[in-house]
Amino acid sequence: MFSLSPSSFLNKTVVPGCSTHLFLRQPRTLITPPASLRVFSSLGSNRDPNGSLLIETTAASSSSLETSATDIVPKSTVSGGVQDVYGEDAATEDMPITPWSLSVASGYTLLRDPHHNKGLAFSHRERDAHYLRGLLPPTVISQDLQVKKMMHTLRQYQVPLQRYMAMMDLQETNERLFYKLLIDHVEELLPVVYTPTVGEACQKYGSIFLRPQGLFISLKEKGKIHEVLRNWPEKNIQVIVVTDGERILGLGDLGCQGMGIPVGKLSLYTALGGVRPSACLPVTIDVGTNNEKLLNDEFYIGLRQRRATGEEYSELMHEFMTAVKQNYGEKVVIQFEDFANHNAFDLLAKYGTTHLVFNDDIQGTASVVLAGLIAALRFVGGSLSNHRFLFLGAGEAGTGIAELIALEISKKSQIPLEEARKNIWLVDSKGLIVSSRKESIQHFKKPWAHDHEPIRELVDAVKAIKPTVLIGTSGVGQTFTQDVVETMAELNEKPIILSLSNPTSQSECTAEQAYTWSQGRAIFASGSPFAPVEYEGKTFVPGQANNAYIFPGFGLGLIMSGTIRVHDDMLLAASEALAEELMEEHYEKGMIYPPFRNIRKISARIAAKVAAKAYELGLATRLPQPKELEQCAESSMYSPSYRSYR
Ligand SMILES: O=C([O-])CC(=O)C(=O)O
Ligand SMILES: [Mg+2]
Repeated sequence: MFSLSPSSFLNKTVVPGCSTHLFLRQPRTLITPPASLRVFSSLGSNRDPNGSLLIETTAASSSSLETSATDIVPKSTVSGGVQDVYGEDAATEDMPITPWSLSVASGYTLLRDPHHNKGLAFSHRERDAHYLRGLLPPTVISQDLQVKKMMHTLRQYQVPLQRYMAMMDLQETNERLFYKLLIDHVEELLPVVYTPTVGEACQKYGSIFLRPQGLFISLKEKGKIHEVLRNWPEKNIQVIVVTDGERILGLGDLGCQGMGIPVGKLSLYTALGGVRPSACLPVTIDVGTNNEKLLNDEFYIGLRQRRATGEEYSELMHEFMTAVKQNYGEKVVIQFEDFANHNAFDLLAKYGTTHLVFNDDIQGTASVVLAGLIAALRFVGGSLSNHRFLFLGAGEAGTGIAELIALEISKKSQIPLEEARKNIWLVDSKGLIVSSRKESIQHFKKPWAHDHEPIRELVDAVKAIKPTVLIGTSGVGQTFTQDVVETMAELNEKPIILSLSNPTSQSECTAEQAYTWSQGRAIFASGSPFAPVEYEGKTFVPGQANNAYIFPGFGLGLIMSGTIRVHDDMLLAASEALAEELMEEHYEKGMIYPPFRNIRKISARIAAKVAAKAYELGLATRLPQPKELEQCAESSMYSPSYRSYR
């Protein structure tokens, strides 16, 4: 069943100047019985499979999938379907449209509607009013007790994947309870719905897949993507996370099964950044996979062919990008996630000037790492320009972080970017990137090809470059060997070591290894979480240098200001906002990131700084600018508390 989003109306005080129509907030009131939106299909029945009456609209004809997109495009509005959500007003009489209709869910259907179901928390009055008598056992419990019960159940599962499946099941049966759980227990549940467990979930997605949680757009949908987007039940989309599954975390090509990533990222958009769930759209582009194991797996859910490349690939992506803008307008955030290097850089460059695009692996990871470094400097003193950086891994994350560090140094020290890059060195699978390799390396590595003799091994590069900061973005586990960490500890009193590859199995070293091999002197953070480590009577708490600190607040900042393009200065603003959240008490424990516990507050502050930068740059369209941006961000956040039904 599809639903409108009265469930996402918020009960918040209105902040003066904070435009509200985007977030559809309403004053506290009993809401209309949950309305459900259904496509009235031409199957000849006016009842859905659950027996609810479907109200027929006067809209013409059934699905227009057979009509090619090019027949439709020239006549459609390009301003996005934000007001004319079903495209009916814009359609001329000869154009086929989808007969969306509204009805009210009640009884059994209401219990099966994840957006409106409250399970045992339906009050007796609601049970009477909504035909629920007898469909539930007599007890009525609070949402808090439901949370307690669910946490108790989850903790019984020993296998992480079972917890993941239980959480997905909850998301599909009672969405508000899912988000309440995730928000109230963020530190415990992040590793379940996100890295590392989501990685395993993607690997096994074909077997655990129960209900589709996003849109699958494959080569078979070529020419029809505009119509396919309209099949998604929600119309007011604000954020899309899209992957083509070619580089899922550090696990490689998982094809169509990469869907777990957009789904997981978007649940963090809601839980950590407060974007309402109905405004989030997970998308997987399926152009095949080069993963032989998956191609031969009988449970694989994607196209069984090798990856389309070149024009075939770009045409599908272009059709998708065009259809998104056409359907949702200019202000929808499109977050690229886990594309392989070659496509990630090209897509960001190609669409950065026409769409509101953000690459989480290049830009989000860069922003979070820069934040950790700025935060660390607040306590150790000095500036970024005093440091020397060495990366293992010269892909999206490595070069993205390197470039943002150089940009910050260049701005702060007022030196040319070229000059700022000179203290930053990268090692890839062939060794140190040096000028003699310039002709043979990919374009995104070229700015880092400095003059030096070739070096093959990481440990030798550490000895030669003498970095103060070592950053792993290689996607390959256990590459920061004892030798490497010990050399860093010989060179530095407080070596900064970041093992960023995900999931845990791909981390360049573990927290325990970093602390032990550096005799407790390393400042360590990792992409996937590690538990605190005891070393010689002291407890070290490793930070999680993961883009989850940045993208939810960053996206919220873009949305609340109606920004139409991402600018690097917004990434710097986000880093600075996050760095300000680190307190001395955290740093004393070895952390360079604040705990995730306060992430909603942190996201609101990041959002406010990003929005302020967007206004300053003239890229914001939501005018006039609200006075209190942070308050505005907080007040527009989705609340997972149940609403009362009249
Ligand atoms: O998903 C994560 O945990 C971080 C990330 O973007 C990646 O590793 O690709
Ligand atoms: Mg990623």
